[in-house]
Amino acid sequence: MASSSEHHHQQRVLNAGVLGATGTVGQRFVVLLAQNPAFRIHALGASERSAGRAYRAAAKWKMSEAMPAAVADMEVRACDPAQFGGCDVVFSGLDASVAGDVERAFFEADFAVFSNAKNYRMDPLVPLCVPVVNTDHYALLAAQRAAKGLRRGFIVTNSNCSTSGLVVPLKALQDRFGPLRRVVVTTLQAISGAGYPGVASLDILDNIVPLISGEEPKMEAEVLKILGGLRADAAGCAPLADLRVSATCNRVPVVDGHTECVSVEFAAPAPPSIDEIKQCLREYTCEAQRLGCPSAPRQAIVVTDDEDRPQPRLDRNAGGGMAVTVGRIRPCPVFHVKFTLLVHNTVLGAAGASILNAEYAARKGYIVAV
Ligand SMILES: NC(=O)C1=CN([C@@H]2O[C@H](COP(=O)(O)OP(=O)(O)OC[C@H]3O[C@@H](n4cnc5c(N)ncnc54)[C@H](OP(=O)(O)O)[C@@H]3O)[C@@H](O)[C@H]2O)C=CC1
Ligand SMILES: N[C@@H](CC(=O)OP(=O)(O)O)C(=O)O
Repeated sequence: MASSSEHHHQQRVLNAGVLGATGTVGQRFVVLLAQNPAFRIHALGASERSAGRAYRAAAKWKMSEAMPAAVADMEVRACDPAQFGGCDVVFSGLDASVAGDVERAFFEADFAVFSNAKNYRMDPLVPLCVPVVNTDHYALLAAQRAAKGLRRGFIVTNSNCSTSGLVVPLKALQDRFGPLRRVVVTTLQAISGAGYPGVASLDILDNIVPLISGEEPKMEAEVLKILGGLRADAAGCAPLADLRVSATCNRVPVVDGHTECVSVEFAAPAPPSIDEIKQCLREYTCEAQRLGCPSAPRQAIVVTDDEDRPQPRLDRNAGGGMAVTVGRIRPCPVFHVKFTLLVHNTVLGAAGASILNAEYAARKGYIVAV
């Protein structure tokens, strides 16, 4: 479905709407979009509690960057498609309790929707897209539009934030060394992953909480969809059937950046060496980089040989938060290899991924002018 007018789409500044603009992911969208020359923030939406108020008053601003001047006095709108006319793309950082209905209203009203919420991730006609991994899943959009009778509208989702870090090195290994058989992952997830106000300080300070409700089954299922392919007619997904994933998720007292301890078994009986694995991860590239999308990291996977890295405070902003840092790559006495990775949960894990998804979609001609 790539259009011959890719160049034209690439040049046009896109009007962006942000749903859930006052929340943790929404604020990250606002910061990233304000510094991205490919987008202009056109409309901000949130709940009825915020609608009608100036953004500076409605958002409890938690970003370390200043609130962009261009949005401070914008009036927050209700999340109603009728109030988002003129938006070429709509980004959603909506709470999952409302995202299902609100996002459906937007794509059925023919908006191009890029969502962070879990509601549509496992729909077989919806690309669950980590933009440095599986942009080939955009081929589903033709069938999605046909099924809904849409001309411009569609929905593309991001993965869960922990999933987004995990699949990047797994994709590199799968592409180079063939199928994986088993993956065991233990996460150490930042507080910002729970949104605002999130976990009570008395629960998380001086503590670790060994439960993030619903997180483990989401990770286990999403990895199979993302690393899988599409049906031959591109009218549905074909998740991996032979990979088994086990996830254990913990909340730790870190503000931003999810750390994950990963063990991998390859299907091939003779596994690659540790040096071959490091080289494979260093050399990994993706289509969004090749297309020159502005938010694509120069290096998708940063491999560190420092024995005590990655660390959230030191490494979460690698590649502007769009790179995954992988360290402690060593043999595993149970599986074949184990390593520790770090992903910025609100950048590659959320808003940054949506924005790169939209840059990719624009370059490939999927975004139809209003
Ligand atoms: N935080 C992270 O690292 C990640 C989050 N996600 C997902 O992204 C989404 C947003 O998460 P997060 O930013 O952390 O959550 P927050 O709780 O911080 O923000 C939620 C947003 O949803 C809005 N909202 C709530 N109820 C309604 C409603 N009835 N109608 C319209 N808007 C409403 C809020 O507006 P108001 O201020 O007016 O209440 C706010 O803007 C969730 O689905 C989450 O699962 C995905 C990956 C990572
Ligand atoms: N649950 C994740 C963030 C999140 O909201 O994920 P999801 O969109 O899959 O519910 C965390 O707490 O770190």
